[in-house]
This record gives sequence, structure tokens and C-alpha cells, in this order.
Amino acid sequence: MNTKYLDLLAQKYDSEEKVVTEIINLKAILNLPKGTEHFVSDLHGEYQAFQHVLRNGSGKVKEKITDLFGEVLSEEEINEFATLVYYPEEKITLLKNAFDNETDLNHWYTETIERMLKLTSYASSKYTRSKLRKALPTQFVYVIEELLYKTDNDLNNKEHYYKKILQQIISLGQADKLIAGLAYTTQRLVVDHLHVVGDIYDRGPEPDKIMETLINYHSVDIQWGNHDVLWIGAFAGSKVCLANIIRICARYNNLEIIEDVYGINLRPLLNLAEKYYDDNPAFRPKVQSDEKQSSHEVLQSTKIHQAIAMIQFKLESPIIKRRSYFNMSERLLLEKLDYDRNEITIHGKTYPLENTCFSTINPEQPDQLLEEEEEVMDKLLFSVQHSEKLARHMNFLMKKGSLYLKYNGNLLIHGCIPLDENGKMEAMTIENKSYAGRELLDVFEHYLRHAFAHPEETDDLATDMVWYLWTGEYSSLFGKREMTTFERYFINDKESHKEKKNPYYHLREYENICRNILADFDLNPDHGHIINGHTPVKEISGENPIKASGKMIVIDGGFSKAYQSTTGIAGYTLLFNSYGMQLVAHKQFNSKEEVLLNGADVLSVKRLVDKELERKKVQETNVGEELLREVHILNRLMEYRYLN
Ligand SMILES: O=P(O)(O)OC[C@H]1O[C@](O)(COP(=O)(O)O)[C@@H](O)[C@@H]1O
Ligand SMILES: [Mn+2]
Repeated sequence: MNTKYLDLLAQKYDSEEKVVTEIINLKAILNLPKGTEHFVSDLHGEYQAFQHVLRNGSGKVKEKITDLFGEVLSEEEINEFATLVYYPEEKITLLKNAFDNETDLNHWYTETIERMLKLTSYASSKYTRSKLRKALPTQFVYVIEELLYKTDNDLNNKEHYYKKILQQIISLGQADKLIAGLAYTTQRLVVDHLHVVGDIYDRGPEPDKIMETLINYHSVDIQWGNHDVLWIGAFAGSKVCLANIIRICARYNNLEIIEDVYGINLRPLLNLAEKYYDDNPAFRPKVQSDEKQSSHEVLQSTKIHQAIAMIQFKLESPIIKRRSYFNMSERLLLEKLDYDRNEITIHGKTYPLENTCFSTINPEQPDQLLEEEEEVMDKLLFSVQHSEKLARHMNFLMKKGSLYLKYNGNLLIHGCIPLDENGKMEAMTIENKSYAGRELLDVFEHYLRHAFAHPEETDDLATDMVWYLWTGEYSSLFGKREMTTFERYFINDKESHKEKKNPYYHLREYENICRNILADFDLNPDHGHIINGHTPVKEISGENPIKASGKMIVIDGGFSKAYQSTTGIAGYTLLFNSYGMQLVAHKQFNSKEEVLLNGADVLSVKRLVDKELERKKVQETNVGEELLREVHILNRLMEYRYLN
């Protein structure tokens, strides 16, 4: 090892004692039980529901409360206490209003703080003291540690002292803050690390708030979903991705995200939309917002929706033409369209067109943008690339995100590994080289990162490739043969709307298929699992989220309200702690207010996916490997510096 490096390290560990202490500390950590990983996916802008799942740790918080107080508290009291841990500020306000004298309130404070301390202590029992300290509210660290680490012996001698501390906290008006601080500490301790298996953006109203939550979260990684790369693509300079995100926002009545949240000026687009489009039932927003929306506003969205959809279709053409290996010529729909007869032939079948809005199309050159359309897109792209908030969110997605992740022996991926009917990994030829499986995903990620690093390039291969990830047949994020957006707007026959899934989606039921995939990623097929999001699990029709004898777990969180009627539940999340994996099914989340008032928890069944024969320790994890490397280096430092 480079002695320069060791000299540098010696500046931090400038005495034998310091090195020894750190080695002992790290080795001890290696023997602690592994921390709990929490997996969620397909959040789709549903910030409130996501918050709830984070705050209750997919049921772990209540489980700990029940372990501790199951004998002494009634179910109702447990629910109430759990709600206090989830939403401390709001719940304290509600509860406080119910007291009519100070003595009762103070009694409640004392009892609650004592319970909270017990809970924090229990939730931290598998961590080091130093880790707990980092999770404590900074202004109370000293006080809490005094209260937490009292032993029975201390109690004999210092009972009065402890009582005094509590009384002081209450009389100084600090009790609310302390309770809330302990509640958040517990939430944080219950989940050590969060995995977001894709699709933070689109459909729901508050993806930006989810991003803020993730930015502030103590430990997280993200596997990009197809919707996330669409946003990354837009920011990286892809106009067709940009047209798509605006189209989806218009479709789901979420244009405020573009305009108010990210500060992107939609005025030029609106002007264009007002000029060329009128009402059109196929383009009215799919979801009406809760607040009363004026019919004028709905009409505006409907017009914008058409304007941006037509721009999108036009922008697809040149990419399909310049990238023959995308194999998408069947999608050159504007050119196949018979404008006189108002019909189109797709895959050999001719369909009449409904609800058309082709007033900006020149049938001779259907993919040509009007000058005005071009101008609008230039302005939009400028605005997108200069949104400070969007830049922050996209940078975070890039920093914490990847197309797939190998973590503690498992493979996390939003969509799929493209397979043929025989289970062989499908190869895609890019610039005369062919790639499949892990190699293909690595190439995709390489292009995506390149596109992001070069936002000024709008028509290069890397930028086109981001769009391919959204919609191409060999995309590991899309996982379908083609996207029938055009058909769903303009063709009545539902047969034409079907999107054929990659064979992966039926082959992933088989254990040998999953084993092959794990092996392709250099993971141990005996121990590893594949964890997918992307496709809602239709519990209603008996679909099992655990497939291939437990090798495959599909956790589409089902947060998206628009999809809940097809799944029958709100969705699944996954927990992986030292004892094994648990799949948690969530019932529909209605509102925070309902939880606050009725203590109703949305959680239900748990299914054991895998039970560790022996409790898994930190040393068997990714983090453990890191720590072992550190120990190795410190040992070298010890020999080099202090043992000679
Ligand atoms: O429900 P909508 O808005 O029509 O969207 C459907 C489109 O969304 C997709 O399902 C992709 O989104 P998901 O990743 O959430 O499945 C496309 O395959 C499909 O064309
Ligand atoms: Mn998806």
C-alpha cells in the first residue's frame, strides 16, 4: 500500500490508541445484526401515502410498540401511541386539546416521554451508541442520553434527579419538541436504509416533495424507473422526453408541477394550443383535481394536452429514422396515416380515427414542426434546463440512482431483463455491437450518464437512447414491445391499445430463469433475489407477488391512485432485516387526517419470503465489506506506523 496514503491517514489517527479504538469499534459493528432495509417502488407522485409508509416503517414501528407495550396497553391505546410516533406534531396538538387542566396534561407528558424513551431505546438496541447519537435531535442529545442510559443501580441513587430532568423539560415548555424529536429518531432507527425501486415521477401530484424527502433521508438509493428517466431525459436535452413529461402532466391534470413547482413557463405552449386546438374528449384530463376547477381551466389543459401530444408524435419520427437499430419504423404513424380517409393501418389492420386534432400537420411532411412549435419547444427546453429546483432534483436522481443495483446479494431493478421466449437474454445491436443482459444495461446507463453530462447535445445518440429507455422494445425499464399512446388517443378498438409485454414477465415465474439472471450479474443464485417494481400486482385476480420459489419479488407499491382498482390493494413494500425478508401489503391510504383521528393503519398481511437460519450480521452485508476493508487498512497503518 502506498505509504503516502498511510502518512495521510496517520494525520487522522495520530496515536496508537486512536487506531486501536477504531479497529475495535469497527470489528464490533461487524458483529451487530444487519440493519433493516426498506424497499418501495412506483411512488408516482403520491407524497402523502409515501410519507405514511416511511413514517410507519411499513408496520415496523407498530410492531416495536406492540412488543414493548402489548401487555399493558389496549389496542386503541397502541394505535394512538403509534399515530403519535408517525405524526408527532399534529397528534400532540390534537391530544392536548382534550385536556382541561394542567396537572392531567403534565401527567400525560411524563408518561408519554417515558414511553417514547423506552421505544427509542428498544429501536436502537441493535445499533452502536454513536449511531443512536447521530439520530437524536441535536438540542436534546445530552438530556436524552442521561435518561436513556440509566441503569437499575442508577435508579436507586438518582431517582429524584431523573424526575427533576423530566419536570424541567415540561415546565420549560420543551416537552412537545422532545416527544417529536424522539418520534423522528424512532422512525429513523426502524429503517436503516431505503431503496426506491423506480418511478417517483408522473401521474400523482407531488413528486417534487418526494424528491425533497429523499434528499433529506438518512440513507437511500434509487433504481431509476421509466418515468424517472423521462424526466432525466428532458433535463438532459431530449425534446421528445420533454414533450412526454408535459403530455403526462396534462393528462393527469398536474400542470402545476411544471409551472408552479419547477417554474417552467407554459405561456408560449398555451398560446399555441389556444390557436390550433379546441375541446376534445380524448384529451380531457384523466383525473379531476380535488379543488373545484373551472371549466375554462379544464379546457385549457385539454388544448395544451393536444398541442404537446402532436409535437411529441412529430418529434419521434426523425429519431426513429436516424436510429434504424431502434427498430421502431412501425411507429412512424403520422406518415402511415391516410389523411383523406381518416384512417390508419397498423400491423396490417386498418382502423378509423376518432377525436383527431391534426390541424398543425402537413400531410406531405407530417413530422415537420411548425415554426411556432419549434419555438415553443426551444423555449420550454431553455426553461427546463434553467430551473434551479429541477436541476437539484435531477442531480440527486443521478447521484443516488442507477439502472440496477446489486445490494446485499439481491438484484434491484425497476422493469426487467429483456428475454426471448426461450429465456435467453435478448441482444440489442447498437452501433454495430451487440449487447445483452447486464452488459446491455451497463451500456444503457453509460449513454444516460453521457446525455446528462452533455445537456447542450439534443440529437446525439446518448440523448436518443434516453428516449429509447422510455419506449424501446429492448429497454429494461419499459419491458414491452411498443407503446400505444397514439392508438389510445385516436382509435376506439381497445385491441389496438394492448402493449405486449416482454416474455420476461411470464418467464420470471420460473426459478431457473431467475437463477440465470442472478448469475449473469455475478450474484449467488442460492441466496439472491430479484426485486422488481413497474407492474402492478393484481392481487384481485389472485396474482402472487412472490414468484419463482421466492427468487423473484414484485413490489409495485401501488401508490398510484389511478391503478388501485386493478390491483385491489394499495400495493406492497418489502423489509429485509437480520431475520429475513417480509412482504407487507398496504390497504388504501386515504388521508393523514383519517390516520390522525381514527388511528387507522393501512397495513395488513405479512408474508415471510425468506427466513435466515442464523441472524444476519453486518459483516455479511455490503456495508460490512466496506468496514472490513477499513479494518484492513487500519491494520496496515498500525504495522507501518506504530508496531515498528
Ligand atoms: O395509463 P396511461 O396514462 O395511459 O399510461 C399508460 C402508459 O404507461 C405505461 O404503462 C408506462 O408506465 P408504468 O411504468 O407506470 O407502467 C406505458 O406502457 C403505457 O403506454
Ligand atoms: Mn414503471
